[in-house]
Amino acid sequence: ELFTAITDVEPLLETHKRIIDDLDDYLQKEERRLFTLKKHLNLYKREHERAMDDIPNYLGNPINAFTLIKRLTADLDFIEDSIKIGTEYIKNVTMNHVDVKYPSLEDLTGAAQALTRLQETYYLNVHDLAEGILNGVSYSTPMTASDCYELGRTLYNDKDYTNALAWMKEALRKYKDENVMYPFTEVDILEYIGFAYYLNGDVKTALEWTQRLLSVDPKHVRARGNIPHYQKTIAEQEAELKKQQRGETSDEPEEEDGQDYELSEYAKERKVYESLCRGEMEIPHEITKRLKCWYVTDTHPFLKLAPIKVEQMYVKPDIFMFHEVMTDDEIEFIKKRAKPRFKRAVVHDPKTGELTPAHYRISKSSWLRDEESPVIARITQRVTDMTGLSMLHAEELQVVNYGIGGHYEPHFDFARKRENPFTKFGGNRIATVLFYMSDVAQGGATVFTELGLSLFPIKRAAAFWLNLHASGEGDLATRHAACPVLRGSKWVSNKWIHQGGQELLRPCDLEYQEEGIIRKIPRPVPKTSR
Ligand SMILES: O=C(O)CCC(=O)C(=O)O
Ligand SMILES: [Fe+2]
Repeated sequence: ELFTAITDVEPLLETHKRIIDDLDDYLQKEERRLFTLKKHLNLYKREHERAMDDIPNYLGNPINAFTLIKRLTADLDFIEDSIKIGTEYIKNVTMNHVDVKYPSLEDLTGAAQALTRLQETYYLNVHDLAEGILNGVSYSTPMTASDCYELGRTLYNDKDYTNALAWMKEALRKYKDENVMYPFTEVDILEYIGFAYYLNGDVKTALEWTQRLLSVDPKHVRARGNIPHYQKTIAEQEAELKKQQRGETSDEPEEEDGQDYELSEYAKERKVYESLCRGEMEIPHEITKRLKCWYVTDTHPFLKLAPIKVEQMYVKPDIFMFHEVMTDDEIEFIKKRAKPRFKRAVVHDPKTGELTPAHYRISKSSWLRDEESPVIARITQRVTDMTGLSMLHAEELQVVNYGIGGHYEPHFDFARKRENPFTKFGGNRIATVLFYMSDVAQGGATVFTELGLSLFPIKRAAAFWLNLHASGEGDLATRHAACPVLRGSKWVSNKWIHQGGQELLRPCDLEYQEEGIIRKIPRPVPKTSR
């Protein structure tokens, strides 16, 4: 779970440094040892040449005779010991300190999944990524054949054969260029590629790659065993296809069931989500022409001197951005307080009623209470100044950090009926204030999938919207998500405000929402007596 936030990856740099020191020390010793061995080798070679030039003359010299014998006795012992020491060094370099953190194989899988998520969301090209290029500019050190191979292998083991294939092909290309000794060979890469094609259902291509493998290693046992199996499968598939073409198939066409429908709705939303993350969608002119900016000066006397800058980002539902509502000092204070209490973010599982980590929400978070510091209490007061809402039943401040690939898929902040309706907090979450505590170098937008709106994080600003209609019904148009972080680290904090305490500030209206349509219930018209 190390990969869920940048703060958790930081300690790995200490581990990394330890490995550097160990390896450095080992190599220095090794280099000295090898330097000495090489000197011996050169001496042996030189003396051998001289001897071969004129053997009787060479051996007729008693000094030469002596040194020859010495080279084959004492010197040889030294050389043998020196070689043995080499293996001892290797044994002594543990690289396995107990006082620093080591990532696990699960972490490797998590990091590979994050990379895949970024690649898919932001249309990253595997070849460019392998070269360390992002959108035409340098992004990282180019990856080696081994980097690509390990990534491919991790994805293969995670059953993501399509992405495994892309990385294995990069590994193959690089392997041929690099000419470095690796614990795997070209044949291993070819085997992964062949098998990944097979498991992806493309048996023909699997057969082609397996044949290519056999051209490199004709004795490869597994590959030779797979060939007849692939050929048989292809023949069967072709026969089945012919049967279908002749209309002999008895298979009923698959019926569309509810599950398929839900799946395609999910896929549609996903498309919108990803395109919003890439910043591709523009909000319609009817909306933009109604957007304004203004100053809030009347909710607190201080605001006369330092008004809050408000920018309207959307109309109906109204979404606002408040600018410069946290100071850098406050942000640093909050981060420092939140970090030691960070836990992997959990979501409410409606089936079991339990809080569990989920692949669709990857971040670390913790909660800060007003009572623990005047700084936190001041932020809560500011939320009232910004929104005019009561903090009587607001939740504590939730601080969130997303690492690379960290995200939160489309969701509502309010609880739907079948979920826990936050009764203990005085009603449902009427409003959200989302403070941005960092800029994000690339990615990490907050996006509204029903509105086509992307908010890119601006440090010290806060987004604000109401989650409920005036009737108290959840506003389905507020569905939103946090896009994966492509570069940098994203810090936000949430202040969720509940219905309790707002009765006089925001009177309920007789409207409700059903299937996304807002229906107004006409208020009884008071009889006017003139
Ligand atoms: O981080 C973001 O941009 C949005 C976070 C969010 O929607 C949430 O935590 O409920
Ligand atoms: Fe949210």
